[in-house]
Amino acid sequence: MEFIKSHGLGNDYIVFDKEKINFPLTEKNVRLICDRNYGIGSDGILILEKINNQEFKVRIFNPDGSEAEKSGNGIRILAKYIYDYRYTTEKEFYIYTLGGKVKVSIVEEQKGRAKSIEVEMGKITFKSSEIPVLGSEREIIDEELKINDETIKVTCLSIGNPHCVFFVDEINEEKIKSLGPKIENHPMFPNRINVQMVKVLSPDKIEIRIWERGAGYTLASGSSSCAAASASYKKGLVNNQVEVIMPGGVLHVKINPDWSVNLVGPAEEVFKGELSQEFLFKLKT
Ligand SMILES: N[C@@H](CCC[C@H](N)C(=O)O)C(=O)O
Repeated sequence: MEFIKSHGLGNDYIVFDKEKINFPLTEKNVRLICDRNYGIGSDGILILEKINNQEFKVRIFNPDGSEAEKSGNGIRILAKYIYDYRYTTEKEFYIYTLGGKVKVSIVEEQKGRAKSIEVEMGKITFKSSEIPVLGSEREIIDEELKINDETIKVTCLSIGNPHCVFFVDEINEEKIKSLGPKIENHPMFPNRINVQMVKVLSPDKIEIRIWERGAGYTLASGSSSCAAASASYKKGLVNNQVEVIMPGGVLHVKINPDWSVNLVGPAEEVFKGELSQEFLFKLKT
């Protein structure tokens, strides 16, 4: 059973071809495969399904076994896999996710392999029912959220998957690691939520830290970059083209007048592997 492992700025995913999978995709198996000690280890799993030369489908799993609607790094990684392994020779194609159809373009390649990929990630919504956030229908902009004894102001949105953004004067890694899980699992968010701490550096540049739903602290996140840039733009703090700085590197986000968002960044393959017979046996029993 073959797989590849790639990363987008340190946010790593294992890619399997649906046709070749010979074990059940249960929560237990996803957790085991993503486990960094007992499995391959990753921030998630991508399952590729080919529809035709221009259309593909992906299922995105978090390391806790839950299924995500969208992933910016995951989509770039998958697009690279599709292109590098010649599932298509097109440089532009579509990928269906649970969070909607996205268009990908290979914008830079090296020796026939994709290096930089642009993703039309879909439209942002700040509407509470579409994120979802409990309570009456409203846009969640700078709304107070009580976490134990602390109250923070949050801006929430969906780009297919849900995000909760809060702004700070100084980035604090310990704070995102302690607040992240509390916000992710806050009763206001029935589907849980991804969390971003944002420091605006200039009208074109923000720095963020990420706590991912179902994955925890990660070095980078594509959908989080789109969310953080869009929340900053909505609040009038940045222009519509933003460089998003994360511990793993930089992604470029463009917010269009209809609130559709483009994401550009790299993806890199690390290795190709094969599951051992004994590991496969574990996955089958
Ligand atoms: N790393 C991703 C986001 C993956 C999904 C997320 N954890 C969720 O549950 O929505 C990205 O690059 O966007």
